[in-house]
Amino acid sequence: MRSPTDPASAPNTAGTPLPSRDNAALAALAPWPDPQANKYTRGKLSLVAGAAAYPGAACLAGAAAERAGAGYTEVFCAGESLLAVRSFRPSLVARDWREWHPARQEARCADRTGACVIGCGFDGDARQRELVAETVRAATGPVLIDGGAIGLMADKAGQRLARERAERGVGPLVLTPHGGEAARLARGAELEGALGGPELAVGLARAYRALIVLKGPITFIADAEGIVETMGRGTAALAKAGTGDVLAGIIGALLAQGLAPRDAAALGCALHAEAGRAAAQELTEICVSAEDVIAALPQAVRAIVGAH
Ligand SMILES: NC(=O)C1=CN([C@@H]2O[C@H](COP(=O)(O)OP(=O)(O)OC[C@H]3O[C@@H](n4cnc5c(N)ncnc54)[C@H](O)[C@@H]3O)[C@@H](O)[C@H]2O)[C@@H](O)CC1
Ligand SMILES: Nc1ncnc2c1ncn2[C@@H]1O[C@H](COP(=O)(O)OP(=O)(O)O)[C@@H](O)[C@H]1O
Repeated sequence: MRSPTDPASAPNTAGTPLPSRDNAALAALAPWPDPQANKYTRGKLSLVAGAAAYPGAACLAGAAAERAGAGYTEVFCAGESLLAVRSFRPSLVARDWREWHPARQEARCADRTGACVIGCGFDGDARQRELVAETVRAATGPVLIDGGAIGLMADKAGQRLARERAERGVGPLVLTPHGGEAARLARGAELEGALGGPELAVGLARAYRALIVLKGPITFIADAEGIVETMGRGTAALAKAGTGDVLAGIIGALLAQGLAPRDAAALGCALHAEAGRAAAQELTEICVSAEDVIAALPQAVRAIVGAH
């Protein structure tokens, strides 16, 4: 069922922010598993994340993806990060990122849904630059770029990669910058003027031909057609290291389960914000950390999507 606040049924408002979707519209998107489901049919998420300096980002995004319903979450990380990922959460399938070959990977599971999240815990070395370029070029399913991989896209070469991918018409590209990363993307694409908020999100969406999730106290979700949704139900409790990695894992899991990019972003941001609020309710806005947001995801699912 579509509600009047579901932008999917709204006219193209070209840059005028639309309000957040209501819970009824979001609930209609929930990826409840089919009774006949197996772990592969529920969506496989390939998470390319966790440089030696930042294994925690891979752990957080991977755990959040599992909580958000991905049936199989495979983490491709630096060799030095493997032990941290495996010890943090044994259900994550951890591999060295030298084994990440997006084209080969997808050929093995052409009959299944899936998505790739790349960049949580990247710090921008040459190997990571190659991983990002290869993924944008070769992955045919949805690709979400987050964290340090955003900086690696923030130049003319990155912009060209993104636009060529859009022209090929393969899986969609989603970028989830915070304010600092968005400024880098804007400089890289030589966007004119001091854009902010919704205008910046639309400008980036058009420049990179991608869905942009511009994160902050209010998050703007914009596509290249100029449709912008706002998401303002979060809490300052979320202003803590690692909560962006959690959001990337949630949206990636929803993409892997077959949601369209704008739907995955809208539901993902709403669940993330609601989980932050639920955690703050229990722990105070001061004490919440990214792990607590993951732990509160079941409460957020119940609050927004309801029981099944
Ligand atoms: N436990 C972990 O392993 C963690 C790893 N992380 C990873 O660390 C890497 C670097 O990410 P960072 O964001 O720390 O560093 P970045 O260097 O990408 O961005 C931080 C810079 O951007 C500026 N900035 C401007 N607006 C901002 C905004 N709205 N929010 C945040 N910063 C803003 C800051 O002042 C700062 O100079 C990423 O790959 C990320 O995924 C972080 O997510 C934190 C947790
Ligand atoms: N003051 C705030 N109010 C609501 N949400 C916030 C606030 N500050 C940050 N957030 C949310 O927290 C997350 C932070 O993401 P990010 O900066 O990428 O963190 P990290 O890189 O440490 O993982 C985003 O989803 C953002 O919308």
